[in-house]
Amino acid sequence: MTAQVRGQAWVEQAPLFAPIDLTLAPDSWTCLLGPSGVGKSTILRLIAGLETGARFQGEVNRDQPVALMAQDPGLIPWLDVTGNVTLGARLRGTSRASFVPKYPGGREADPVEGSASRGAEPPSDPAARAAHLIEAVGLADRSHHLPARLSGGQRQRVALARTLFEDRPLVLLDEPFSALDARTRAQMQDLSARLLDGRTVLLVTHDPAEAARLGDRILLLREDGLSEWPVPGPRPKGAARPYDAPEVLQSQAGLMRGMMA
Ligand SMILES: Nc1ncnc2c1ncn2[C@@H]1O[C@H](COP(=O)(O)OP(=O)(O)OP(=O)(O)O)[C@@H](O)[C@H]1O
Repeated sequence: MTAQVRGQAWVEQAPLFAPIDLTLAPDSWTCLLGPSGVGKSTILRLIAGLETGARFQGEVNRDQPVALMAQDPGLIPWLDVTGNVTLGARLRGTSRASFVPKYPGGREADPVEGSASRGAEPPSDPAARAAHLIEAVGLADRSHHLPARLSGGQRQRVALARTLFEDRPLVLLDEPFSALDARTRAQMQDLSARLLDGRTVLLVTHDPAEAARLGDRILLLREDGLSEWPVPGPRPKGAARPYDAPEVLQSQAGLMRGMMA
């Protein structure tokens, strides 16, 4: 089962979404699209067991530990990149208190150049794991920078590394690549597809191209409920579909037409 939301929601007296019945298929990516304010983040927060601004009537079931990457990176301003990535472990008391990742200064590493993004699995030791993920998201030379010294896209990549660091079976991603340039976005999609292979992922996105690359299932949420959108064939294991494959471009265009309707 993994996670399930059945019910409807209101904000104050106004209906937010009509009754929905969403069950996340295990070990697969479900992409959720829909107009701004329709309740996508609300669904993620319901599954995560967090407060929402909505009144929900129905049931939410989840039988696995979850990691949520919210829209706002939510970085702790006085912790550097490494400190933010390892925040969960620090709070649980499972990280070594003082480790210093050995990365040289200089130009920001290109995510595609590092060994971390070429296919090696993240190590299990917290310090090594954090360093590996920070390299994988292309921030190896900024591991000691505070959030105030990072761009919006860099902050978003820190939040992604923090979410991947948690290594949970169920992962909720709320527009995780929205602040990234097109090239980095494609790289982070590839990285996430690889590192989250075998996990159950619910991805909220406004980008039809992203849904066409990553979705094993694509859902549109509107005020009148959820509707299913066809996916462009099976997705390669542990990978995103090629961004320029004709079937992906066709799916992207069809999805865009559906969103415009
Ligand atoms: N804390 C809150 N208090 C009151 N209303 C809220 C709160 N959080 C969200 N809402 C309202 O709930 C509705 C759904 O918000 P939600 O963030 O789930 O939408 P969304 O589909 O994720 O939007 P977007 O695509 O813009 O992120 C919106 O109309 C919003 O104004």
